[in-house]
Amino acid sequence: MASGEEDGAVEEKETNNKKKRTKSAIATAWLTFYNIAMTAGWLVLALAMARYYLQKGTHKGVYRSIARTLKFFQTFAVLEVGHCAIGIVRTSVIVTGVQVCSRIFMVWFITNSIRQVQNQESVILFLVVWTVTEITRYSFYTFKLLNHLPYFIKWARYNLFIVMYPLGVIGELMTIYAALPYVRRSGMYSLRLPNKYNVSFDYYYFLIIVMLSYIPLFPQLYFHMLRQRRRVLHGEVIVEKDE
Ligand SMILES: CCCCCCCCCCCCC[C@@H](O)CC(=O)SCCNC(=O)CCNC(=O)[C@H](O)C(C)(C)COP(=O)(O)OP(=O)(O)OC[C@H]1O[C@@H](n2cnc3c(N)ncnc32)[C@H](O)[C@@H]1OP(=O)(O)O
Repeated sequence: MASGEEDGAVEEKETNNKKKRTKSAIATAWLTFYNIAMTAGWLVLALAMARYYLQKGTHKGVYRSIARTLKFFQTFAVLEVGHCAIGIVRTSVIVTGVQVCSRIFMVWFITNSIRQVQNQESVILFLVVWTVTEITRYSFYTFKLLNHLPYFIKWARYNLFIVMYPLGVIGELMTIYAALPYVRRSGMYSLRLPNKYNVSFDYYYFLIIVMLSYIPLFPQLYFHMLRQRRRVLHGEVIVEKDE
């Protein structure tokens, strides 16, 4: 190769490396901001729930008192699907998508829409479980990005889920189950024939399908986390299938 061509190739490589470094610095700065904001959001939720319970002495009304903050921060988590899609975090879009969609569905289309379930104990169960999980998870990412990760946070991130995930699922499924009679009675979000679109949709049966979909989907999330646990805590090399 002539020396001029070699120089050109070296220069191009350097420019590309510089671009990559700038991109990764921007991504790291964004992720640090995002994770700090999410840790703070879930901490605010934890404190608000604890304060409400201590002041009123009942779980009734807890959901109403934190509904706006919960909707905001859980909806904000949609960005996580974007993070995977653009490749700034090494996670499957599908795994993250299923996790985020199921949470957003629970918040907006069950708990927020069906007032009658808001005071169920199962709502408190999944709220407490989500809160503990997310404070741990986002603080784990934050400390990791800052290169100051305390071992107990890493331990909590990759151990608590073993119990928290099933508990969260139980809370979510019990809440959807409790919603069924109200959905059937009210006919909410349903479309009956005849109508001008000539389509029918029954939210009641849709909810039953959602509940059944936990059977194939939840084990995939759980086993994904068990694989992550083995990789991070025990240093196993895991060859992930293309998810
Ligand atoms: C329309 C109707 C839809 C209905 C759908 C019905 C579906 C039903 C099934 C779903 C059941 C879900 C139930 C659920 O809601 C219940 C609960 O959540 S209960 C609470 C307990 N839950 C948990 O503990 C799990 C929490 N969830 C997660 O952890 C994530 O969502 C998950 C995607 C599962 C995590 O997987 P991930 O692959 O991201 O694991 P890691 O944390 O180890 O991360 C991998 C690497 O990526 C880096 N990373 C990821 N995110 C970030 C970030 N925000 N900032 C910086 N870095 C990030 C991470 O550091 C790892 O890096 P490295 O590879 O270097 O180690």
